[in-house]
Amino acid sequence: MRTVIFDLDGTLADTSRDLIDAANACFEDVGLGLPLDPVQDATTAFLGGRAMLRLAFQRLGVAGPEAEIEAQFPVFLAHYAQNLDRHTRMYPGAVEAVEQLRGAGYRVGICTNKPEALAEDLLARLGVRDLFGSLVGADTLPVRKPDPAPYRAAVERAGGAVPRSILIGDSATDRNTARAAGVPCVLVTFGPAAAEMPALDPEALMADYAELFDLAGRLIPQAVP
Ligand SMILES: O=C(O)COP(=O)(O)O
Ligand SMILES: [Mg+2]
Repeated sequence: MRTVIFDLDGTLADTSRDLIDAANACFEDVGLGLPLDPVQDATTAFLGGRAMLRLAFQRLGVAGPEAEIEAQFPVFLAHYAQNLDRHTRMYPGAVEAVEQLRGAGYRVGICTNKPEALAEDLLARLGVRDLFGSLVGADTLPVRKPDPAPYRAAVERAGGAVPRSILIGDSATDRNTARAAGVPCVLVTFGPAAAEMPALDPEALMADYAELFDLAGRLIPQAVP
């Protein structure tokens, strides 16, 4: 069974504004203003909560902030959990592309470094959870991307087999995950980190979801008769 696995943040959905607002809220709470810009810092948002907090502490001149980051991370998650879908939208054409793949018999799933419960909640709120046969998050297994184990779990839980699967993502983490799993990687170029994607040397770049069906057909090996 051919399978397409998707990253979530920056690949299926533009979550950047809600992520940045949640990170900023940690600092606003204690009178330190709003260190992150909702547009300029979108690339950092897609690298995850800790990356955003690290950038915010740097802007505030806090040196060596790792302990502060760990202390603020649960506060960030609590803010984010309350505001998952205020601005977040699926990227144009994503739902249609997934439906087209499903219609052609592909299995589809999600492998994200978001905590599983948050990802479940967000996908349900966006009305797309039922489109995906699997959802593996940062805490579903003891390891997260770029370890290949969550990717393999996402493929297998969707009913597929790793040798006939591909990963669609938006970051070096996704690229490294695909390489570790031995599968092709497609990196999207409609997001804020588009200029960085070619240097990651993916099997393909994708500027629009309308390209996905043909890419999947080309990159996933045909079944051996
Ligand atoms: O939250 C993160 O660290 C990134 O999430 P993603 O793996 O869905 O891009
Ligand atoms: Mg991502």
